[in-house]
Order: sequence, then C-alpha cells, then structure tokens
Amino acid sequence: MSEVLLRATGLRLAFGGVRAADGIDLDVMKGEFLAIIGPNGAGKTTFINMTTGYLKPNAGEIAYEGRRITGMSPRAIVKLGIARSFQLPQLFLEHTVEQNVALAVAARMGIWSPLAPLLRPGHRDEARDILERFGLSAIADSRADALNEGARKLADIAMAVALKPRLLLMDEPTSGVAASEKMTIVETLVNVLRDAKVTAVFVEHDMDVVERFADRVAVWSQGRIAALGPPAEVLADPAVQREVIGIERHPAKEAPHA
Ligand SMILES: Nc1ncnc2c1ncn2[C@@H]1O[C@H](COP(=O)(O)OP(=O)(O)OP(=O)(O)O)[C@@H](O)[C@H]1O
Repeated sequence: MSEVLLRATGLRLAFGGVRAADGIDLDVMKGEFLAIIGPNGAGKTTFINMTTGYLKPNAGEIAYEGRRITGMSPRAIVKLGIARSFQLPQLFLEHTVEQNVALAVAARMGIWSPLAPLLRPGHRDEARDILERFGLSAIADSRADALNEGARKLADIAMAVALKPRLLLMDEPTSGVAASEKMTIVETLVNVLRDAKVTAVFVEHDMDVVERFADRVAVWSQGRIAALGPPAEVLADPAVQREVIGIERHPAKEAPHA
C-alpha cells in the first residue's frame, strides 16, 4: 500500500503582488518519481525552495514522514533526509569531482566545510563508490569547472545522493544537457535512485523524459496545481497540451494570430 512521504497543505507565498504559491496541496508517495511541469514563473522552484527550507511560506504546512518541517533551516531539513539539486549546479569549481562528492559525505557526518584538506580517506572511499554508481569514475579527478553540462548535473546530483536522502528534489536535472545525452543521463540517475530507494520530485521541461520516467506528473500553473496524475493521462489532456506542453515543446513558436 502506498504511504505518504511528504504532504504539503495550503501552501501560500507571495512576492509583492506575485502569487508564487497560491494554495498548494500535494502528497508525495514513498518510492515514487513525481515530475513537476509548468510554464516559466508558475512557482515550481518556489515549491522546492519551500520544501527544502530556502523559503518560508506565508501560510500552509509541509510535513515529512508526518513531522512538520515548515520554517526549519535547510540544514535541519537535510538532516531529516531531504536533499536537493539546483537548476544551476552548486559545485565547488576549483575542486575535483571526487572532492566535491566527498565534501557532501563529510557534510552528512557533520563537517560542513568547503575545505577539501579536511576530508578523511573514508569520505573519499564513499565518494568513489557513489561516482561509480553514477558512471562518473572516469572523471573523478577532473576539476568541476572542466565538466560538460551533463556531467556537471550528474555530479551535483551525486553530491545530493551522498547526503543519503530518502527524498530528493531536483530542479531541472536535464536543462542545458545535450539532447543526445539526456536520456542516458536520466536513465543512470533513475537507476541509482531506485537502487537506493530514494523518492524523487523533479522539475522537468522535456515531456519525453516525463513520459518515460515519471510515475505521476503535477502541472503547475500560476502558483497552483492544475492537474495531477499518470503522465499518459495528464499529458493527453487538451488543456495541459495547450497551456504547458505547446509552450514547452515549441518555445520559439509564436501563437498564430486570430
Ligand atoms: N525570491 C524571490 N523574490 C521575488 N520574486 C520571486 C522570488 N522567487 C520567485 N519569484 C517570483 O515568483 C514566481 C514564481 O517563480 P518560480 O521561480 O518559482 O517559477 P518557476 O515555475 O520555477 O519558473 P522557471 O520555470 O522559469 O524556473 C515568478 O514570478 C518569480 O519571478
């Protein structure tokens, strides 16, 4: 039977006159891969920021494993088992990939420092193991600033996985990744997360990725959830196709004039 891992109830957050969250109710079920889609400015990142402690909602509540986490600090939330990756990877660019992941391992153990010399051999061993799972062993010794976008995204997610989360929120894990490598990268990612029994919520603009990898998809629109369900159902909805998919599949096309 499905179990609720994260429950958001009545989340609201306004920036001046902009309602970035306008009554969000959402249950994330244990073990699922939930995609979030929606046009630019719909409030997708705001939801991730509220869930991970980077923003505090004006109203509403977020519960994780039945415990209220609204208003907790990002670090306290990580400790409870929620990690995130960013739209723009947050790697230490002057460090190697292995050092970056090892720093995340160290952070999990309570050492929060960007100083690689503080790392212990155990941190590095674990980092190497995680990189192997991500298929990144060959670039373990490369500096983060030398990576292409696909490798950078995976390395950023490898850092989040080093925190041993039970819930991982990913903001556009495939943005900027070359179309030719996208599916391979997501496949790797999904395999690692399923093996580690991590529940995932990911913001995604590529409907092929959503169709293939998401168990459910939530459609964000003006701070609200406009539709929620299995991808085959939701993506076939004419309103969703008109308002979201049309925009995202053909971003450069203008609407025809009446
Ligand atoms: N810290 C902030 N201060 C002011 N306005 C903000 C802030 N964060 C978000 N907003 C506004 O809230 C709205 C929702 O933004 P958000 O980044 O959550 O959208 P999004 O769906 O993630 O968009 P995108 O797909 O472009 O990343 C936007 O109008 C944005 O400009």
